[in-house]
Amino acid sequence: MTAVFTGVDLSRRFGTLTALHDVTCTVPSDARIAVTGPSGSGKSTLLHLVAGLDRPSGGTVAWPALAAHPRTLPGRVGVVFQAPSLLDVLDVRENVELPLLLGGRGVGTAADDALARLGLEHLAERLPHELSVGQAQRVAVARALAAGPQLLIADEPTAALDSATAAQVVDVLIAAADEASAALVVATHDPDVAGRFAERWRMVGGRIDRETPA
Ligand SMILES: Nc1ncnc2c1ncn2[C@@H]1O[C@H](COP(=O)(O)OP(=O)(O)OP(=O)(O)O)[C@@H](O)[C@H]1O
Repeated sequence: MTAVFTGVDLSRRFGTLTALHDVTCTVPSDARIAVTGPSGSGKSTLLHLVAGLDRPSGGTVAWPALAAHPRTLPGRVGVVFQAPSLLDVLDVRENVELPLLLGGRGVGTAADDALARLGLEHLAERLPHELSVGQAQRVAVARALAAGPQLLIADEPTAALDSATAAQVVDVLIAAADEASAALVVATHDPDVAGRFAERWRMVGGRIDRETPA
């Protein structure tokens, strides 16, 4: 199966600090991977490289199954962050449409389809401050899905949520990845969330110490 991402000997330095050391990893196109590890171990740094949001200081990155140059990745890679990061002045539908518009793509029904997939169509005209934290995070998942990504990346998507809502958001991420046949990579501190994923990469000091075989 062609990988959606391959990284070989990746390092990332910030000034004198080396946040990632010689990481080699592959994300298969049907991946369900949890990235765990203590604060500061390099989870976000690695996810940003996988998402094409940042470039390595050393090593090589490629997205074989996406046949994409990093500049064209936004349509193929959906990203969910710790906070929903919705724009306050836009309603839910407009927030979900925004990446499509910024990417120069037609919107069509993509935003409404993504909202419907997450059971959020009734919230389409609400403003972000009218949502619960869990609803807002599900809208952020819909926004990540709207462009039909083949790789879905979530960086601590449940950190701000209680455990019941966190479980719901993980359900939604897994179901969305299943439905879109997308790879899913989730960074998390939460052992319950990590336990939902067959493959786990534990990061320690900027290196992957695999808990489960790749
Ligand atoms: N833009 C940056 N500039 C300087 N240092 C950075 C930057 N981004 C990350 N770092 C440092 O790199 C290291 C790894 O950070 P990273 O955010 O990847 O860890 P993490 O495992 O995701 O942590 P957390 O669980 O707290 O989110 C940390 O020491 C962090 O301070």
